[in-house]
Amino acid sequence: MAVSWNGVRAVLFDLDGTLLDSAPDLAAAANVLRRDAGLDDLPLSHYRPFVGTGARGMLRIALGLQPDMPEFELRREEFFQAYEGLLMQHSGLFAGVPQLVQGLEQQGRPWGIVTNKSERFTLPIARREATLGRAAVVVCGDTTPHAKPHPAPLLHACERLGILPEHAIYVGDDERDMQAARAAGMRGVAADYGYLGGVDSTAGWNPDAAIKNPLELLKLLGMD
Ligand SMILES: O=C(O)COP(=O)(O)O
Ligand SMILES: [Mg+2]
Repeated sequence: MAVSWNGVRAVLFDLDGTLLDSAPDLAAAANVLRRDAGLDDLPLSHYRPFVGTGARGMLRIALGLQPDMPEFELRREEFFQAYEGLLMQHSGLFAGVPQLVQGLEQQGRPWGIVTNKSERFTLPIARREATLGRAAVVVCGDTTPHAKPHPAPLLHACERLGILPEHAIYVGDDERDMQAARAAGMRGVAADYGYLGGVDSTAGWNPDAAIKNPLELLKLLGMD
């Protein structure tokens, strides 16, 4: 049965790979650790598909580290410190994002951010990036006791907005985002232009829809 896009009162977005192209700064932070280890930089294309997996993915690509290795915690904190110094140096909104959120605002549909990125990074980014600062709600990986794919962050965002999950949609660029949406009882939209965790197609995630660029969401909602 075709999914209906009627009754969408609010739109929640993932951050990395959906609203914000943060890969350049995350890759640069990972390369700081490589240089400290006497290794050459890796190109952005090596890191980009795995940005959605946060520090874990970046440390695996940069240094071959796994979370159960003794060095992991120390290197992760070094990575966080390097990233904290970069945050919005080369990161920026994906093309069309400012127009997309403006379109939603003009229709009186509140929008928010639900990310697995921790508050330590997300809140300074939202303060520095004026468009992101207009989000009606920001829920980070450490705001609730569970991160995505658990539905808790999405349910928390709905509660803060005072809407039911069935009246919201979630847009994200990782399978985990579609799982979280489903578990929360929300419709899920795959951002095919994002990082995708190394897959070529999002079809296998069974999203309710997929968009090739941010502005396609307005078309989907019948607002272009
Ligand atoms: O930093 C992460 O773990 C990924 O962040 P995201 O949920 O905004 O894609
Ligand atoms: Mg993402």
